[in-house]
Amino acid sequence: MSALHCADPDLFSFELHKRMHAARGSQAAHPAFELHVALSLRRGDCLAVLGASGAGKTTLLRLLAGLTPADGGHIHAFGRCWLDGARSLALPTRKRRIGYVFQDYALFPHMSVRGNVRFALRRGAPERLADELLETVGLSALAGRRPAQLSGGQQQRLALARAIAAEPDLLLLDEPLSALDAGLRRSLQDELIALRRRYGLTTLVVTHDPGEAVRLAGRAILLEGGRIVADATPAELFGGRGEALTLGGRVLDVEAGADGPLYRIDADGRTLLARAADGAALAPGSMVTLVAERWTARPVPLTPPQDAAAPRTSPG
Ligand SMILES: Nc1ncnc2c1ncn2[C@@H]1O[C@H](COP(=O)(O)OP(=O)(O)OP(=O)(O)O)[C@@H](O)[C@H]1O
Repeated sequence: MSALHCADPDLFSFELHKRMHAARGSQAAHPAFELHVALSLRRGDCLAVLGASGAGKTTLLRLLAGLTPADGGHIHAFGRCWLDGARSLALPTRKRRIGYVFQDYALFPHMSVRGNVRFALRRGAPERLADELLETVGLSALAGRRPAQLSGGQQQRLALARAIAAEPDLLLLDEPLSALDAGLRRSLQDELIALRRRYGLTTLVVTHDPGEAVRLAGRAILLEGGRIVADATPAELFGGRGEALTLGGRVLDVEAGADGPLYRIDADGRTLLARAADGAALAPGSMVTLVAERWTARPVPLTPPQDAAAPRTSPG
């Protein structure tokens, strides 16, 4: 067995340590920031990564991507070893089979929209995959444009299509929809749910939006000072909801969501996407009552700080 092979082909698990010093090369006794995180996910899980500014969310994604070198730990990714600190093994980013969308999109400015996606295709992948992805994210008509000729929302769609074109084992999304207005955000969330379902993508998504975490992810962690202080479902994490509004509606159609069916509902002429609170199976045409809830501004940790040395597995 090669040193690059690790046991379970459906498991993504890691334990990462990183000390950040205020100045590059500084060896001060006390680092400005220290991250210590361990976690296990199953293939296809979607994990929301939450936490205040400076909690370590971007650092965690960069460590997983290999864009920031870890000081120690390991990453076992679907039967392969990306990082083994004990053996000084660290696969470079390009060999980790990740797709990532960071806040600045990092699109290639000199390439067309189609060129950006084609460039990301794996060797031997059919070129029509690029066109399929552009269609999925609604950019077919703009395929010949340059990124600079796209709106912010269109650039985010392109970044997403490009990340998925590489057929990644792991999708890393750092506030991928943050620059969008509520309507566009909703429709891109729908696209993301559909793309994750179609390609069976294991995903980590950094978000500050409780509703987005609930819609996209089956599990969420809350980071504080570089450590996991809560690990639960997003709905559990955002406790203290206050009931605000009740209205009637009718189910238009059903689609699969990250953790159960999502119902597209017509409510007084507005189309909403909702989940059945009691897990009931609803058919198109069913009449329903919608209860709108106001989320608390800050997530409430339900569990004591997790021992980072003891990763747990969740069906997520
Ligand atoms: N290159 C770096 N050198 C030194 N310290 C850094 C570096 N990058 C980040 N840090 C520090 O690491 C800590 C975590 O930063 P990180 O960007 O991961 O936070 P975050 O949770 O993503 O925050 P935000 O929500 O504001 O993006 C912060 O204290 C930050 O100042």
